[in-house]
Formats: sequence, structure tokens, C-alpha cells
Amino acid sequence: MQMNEPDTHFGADADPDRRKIGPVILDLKNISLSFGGVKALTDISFDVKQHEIRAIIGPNGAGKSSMLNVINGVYRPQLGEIIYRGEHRKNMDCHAAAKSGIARTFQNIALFKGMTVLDNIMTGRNLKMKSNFLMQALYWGPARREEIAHRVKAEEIIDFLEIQAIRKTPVGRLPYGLQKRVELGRALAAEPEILLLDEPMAGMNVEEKQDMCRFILDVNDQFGTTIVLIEHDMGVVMDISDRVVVLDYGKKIGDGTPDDIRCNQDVINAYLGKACE
Ligand SMILES: Nc1ncnc2c1ncn2[C@@H]1O[C@H](COP(=O)(O)OP(=O)(O)OP(=O)(O)O)[C@@H](O)[C@H]1O
Repeated sequence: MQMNEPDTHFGADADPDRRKIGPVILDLKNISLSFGGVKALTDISFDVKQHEIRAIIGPNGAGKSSMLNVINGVYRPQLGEIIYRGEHRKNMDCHAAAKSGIARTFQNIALFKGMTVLDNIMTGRNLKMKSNFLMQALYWGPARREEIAHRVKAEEIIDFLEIQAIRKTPVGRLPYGLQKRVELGRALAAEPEILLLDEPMAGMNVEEKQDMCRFILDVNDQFGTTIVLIEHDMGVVMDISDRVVVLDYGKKIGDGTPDDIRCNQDVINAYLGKACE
């Protein structure tokens, strides 16, 4: 498969010293996942360090989205182990993963198109809400105070993502690049420790990609959020990632810094298509 050429520099090269990369917080060991006869992942191991930007790349069907789905508990691997914040599990549980600080965006935008930007971002606060449905329906004392606090948080995210002007606009009316930004906002509303981004730049023009890169780097830098992202644009991947893991037909064929990956012959053969310069 042919990827986009690195047509621009996306700035802010990952600098592990400045950004204080921490210890491993997520360790995936020997993960295998099949759907009937289809082996989506075979014996995959890699880890994610606190505060790093970790990319997963590979051709279509390589197993990248399946890997994110294993990390946030949507898929349960048949073999392997996941160690998250020191706790060993055979698989993650979707709700527990979200509660314990793993948030996600999707390849195809998954927002409520008829709802405003603000309300979509508020849905990202759901897991943090303590008041029950009845209290919220009656908008009673504590529920009211709680909602105000959550709205303040949502507004902070809106300011951070520079989308104040569209906060009351229904999401379905926004151009694609802005919808992707709102989806990032909804994931940030959960105040995640690990943010999983599935092709955050897909379908964007160069300017929109530059904006999205800046926001991803700022989230990582200012909030200390660890980021795991799937991306096909190699210019973006090589510019913003600390480490890259490469999948091909469900197997791991490379793992290392962007420079290691650029010059890895298996990765060149399977995906990059040309030797490093
Ligand atoms: N729910 C599912 N049921 C059956 N097969 C699946 C399912 N999810 C993924 N697969 C299969 O697993 C393999 C890996 O798919 P996956 O979507 O993880 O790849 P990918 O690297 O994310 O591809 P792309 O870059 O096209 O999004 C494919 O053969 C796919 O058809």
C-alpha cells in the first residue's frame, strides 16, 4: 500500500528529556486474537511508557485497530497478558478500562451529529458523574452543582482546542477536520491517562493535519497524557512519535525509534516501500 509522502514537517520533534518519559504503564505480552479462522494478531508483545507518544503502523488489515480494541477491552484476546499500571489481566474490560483512564477516538467519527459541540464534549464526562439519573432529571441540588463543574471542565477543553466559536453548533454541520477535533475533545473530557487515537489525521488536508499534530503534542506535553496512535501518514508518525511498533498480517515486524523503523528492512519491504535516507 502506498502511503502519503511526508509533505511537511509537523514540528516539535519528540524530545524524551524535555517530556520526561516515565516507566512502562502498559505492557502487552504475547497477545493473540482470532476471529474464527482469521488471525488478527499473532503473539504480539510491546509496551507503552508513561508520557510517551507510541505509534502503531502497518498496512491495511495488519491488526492495528484490533490492537487498540484489545487495549480498551472491546476485544478479548485468546492468548496473552495485559499489564496495566502493574495489574496483570488476561483481557481488559471495556467499562473498567474507561474508568481506569483509557480513552479512545475512532477511525470513523463517532459523535452525536445532531448535538452541539459542547453537549458532545459533555458526554465524555459521563463516567465522572456521580449523581444518578433521577437527581439529574430533577436537576436537584448536588446534581446541579455537579453539572456546573462538568460544564466548566468541558469549556476548558473547548478553549484548549480553540473551538469556542462553534461550541453551540451541531456537530453534523461542521467540516470533517473540526469534527475530528471535537472527537478529540470528547476523549479528553474523560481526563484520560492513556489516549488511544485511531487514525486522527485520516481525510484531513495539510493544514488540518498540522493543527491536529499541534493539539496531540500539546495534550501530551501539558496534560502529561500518554498517547497510542494509529496513523498512515509517515511524515506525522516520524515527526511526533517517540517509538513505533509495526504490524504486518497480525505479526510484529518492527519496534523502535522512528530512525530505527525507517531503516528496518522488513518494514521497508512490507510497508514503507523505500530505503531510509
Ligand atoms: N470484528 C471482527 N470480525 C472479524 N474479523 C475482524 C474483526 N475485526 C477485525 N477483523 C479482521 O482482523 C484483521 C485485522 O483487522 P484490523 O481492522 O485490526 O486491521 P487494521 O490494521 O486496523 O486495518 P486498517 O488500516 O485497514 O484499519 C483483518 O483481517 C480484519 O478483517
